[in-house]
Amino acid sequence: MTDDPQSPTGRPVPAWFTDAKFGIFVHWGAYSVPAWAEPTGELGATDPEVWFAHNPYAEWYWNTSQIEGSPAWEHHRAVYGGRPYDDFLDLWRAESFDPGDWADLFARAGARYVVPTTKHHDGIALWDAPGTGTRNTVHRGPRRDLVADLAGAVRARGLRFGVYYSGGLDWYAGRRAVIRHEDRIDDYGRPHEAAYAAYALRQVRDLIDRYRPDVLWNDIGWPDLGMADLPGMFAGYYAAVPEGVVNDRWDGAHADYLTSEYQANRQNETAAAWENCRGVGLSFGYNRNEGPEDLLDTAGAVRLLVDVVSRGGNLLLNVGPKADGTLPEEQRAVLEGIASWMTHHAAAVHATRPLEPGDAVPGGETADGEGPPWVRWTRDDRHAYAFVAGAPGGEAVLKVRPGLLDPATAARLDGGPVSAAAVSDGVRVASPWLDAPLPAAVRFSLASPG
Ligand SMILES: C[C@@H]1N[C@H](CN)[C@@H](O)[C@H](O)[C@@H]1O
Repeated sequence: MTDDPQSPTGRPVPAWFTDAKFGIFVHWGAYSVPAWAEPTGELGATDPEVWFAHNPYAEWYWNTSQIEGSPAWEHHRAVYGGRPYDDFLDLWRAESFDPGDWADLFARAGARYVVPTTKHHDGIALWDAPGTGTRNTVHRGPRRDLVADLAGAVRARGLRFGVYYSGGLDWYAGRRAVIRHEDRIDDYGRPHEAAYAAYALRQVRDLIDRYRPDVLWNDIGWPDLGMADLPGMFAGYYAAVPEGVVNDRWDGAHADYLTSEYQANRQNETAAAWENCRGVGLSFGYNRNEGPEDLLDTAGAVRLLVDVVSRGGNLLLNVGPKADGTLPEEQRAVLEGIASWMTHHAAAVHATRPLEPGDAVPGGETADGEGPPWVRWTRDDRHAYAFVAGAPGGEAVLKVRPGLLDPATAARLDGGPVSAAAVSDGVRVASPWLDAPLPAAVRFSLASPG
């Protein structure tokens, strides 16, 4: 990267983050035992009136299964006899958890950072968190410090390690009110008591002290009575982790970068530094009810990654491990597919940036960007990369600003044949690889590097 974007609060965003382009989110918890939700749809594209009673997020099982008459409520009574949610902590064994295997796969897939849940809304900590007594995975269930285990494996492979923390909801230490509608989340759901604010602050500070996380990924905001603590906490964080980055879900207190989630908060995707997060499927926690129709396939995941990167963002793609610690085969297959694709195209993704406005038309013959063919662009200091998919007959005319590309240098497609010829409004490219659903990156030299 030659120009580090300024964050929304003016602090230069560390280059490692804006160069990373791709991270892996991991939602793993007691909710991974029932692993049950209705795959109703994507956040931001699903009727909020039905969202909570038919929540596709399996990690919301505690809440959803308490909404009388909801399918999750019926399921919990039919299968578990309405037993207490905390039984799932003791049923969570993680007996097949192999953090090295996860980290190997994430690294091969081209991810540069990994962000696991350390405490989700159910309040169950994946480390020996202060204030939790034995209600954590060190003393019950897995009987392991899962945060430390994954941090070690990820960092041993040169990836950065961040932590997800649910500051705004904690159905154990905070409020245990069932949330039935978005409008009620502040009234019923989010704890604002001073005791909880101190509890959450102590836990985030413990995460910083123990693991030096490269990303502080808070969710659902921060308790009102704890807002005054945040400037000092952030200062302590940056002193401990000078290249650390903080997301934007602290009720406006601070942000190094902005986030969107599935289709929600997409307006944030114009920031200097931003990140879209979503699951491989419709849930972050593993949902046994998801079928192929609910999941991204490899081409869909790669197109999402390339589209996000072409617009200057990072993709934080979530996997939801099963309770035993294995990654669901269908989710693993997507990461393996991305890994295979990255062997030819990583250079066109990592440490790139968008083309300047007007340098190229994203969508080939059609300006809406959806083709056919499907076209997206990235660039680095010396090259422009055209990602092309679905080009009929493997041919496409890429509309680019005259003078952008160096006509004297042949186009390249790593691992595959490609030909290119200048035409009146751009360049015509041809390769059998360009007709596939999976995008292929054609590399051009820039007429004016830099
Ligand atoms: C990354 C996601 N964030 C939402 C809140 N928008 C959470 O409610 C959800 O469970 C998941 O952690």
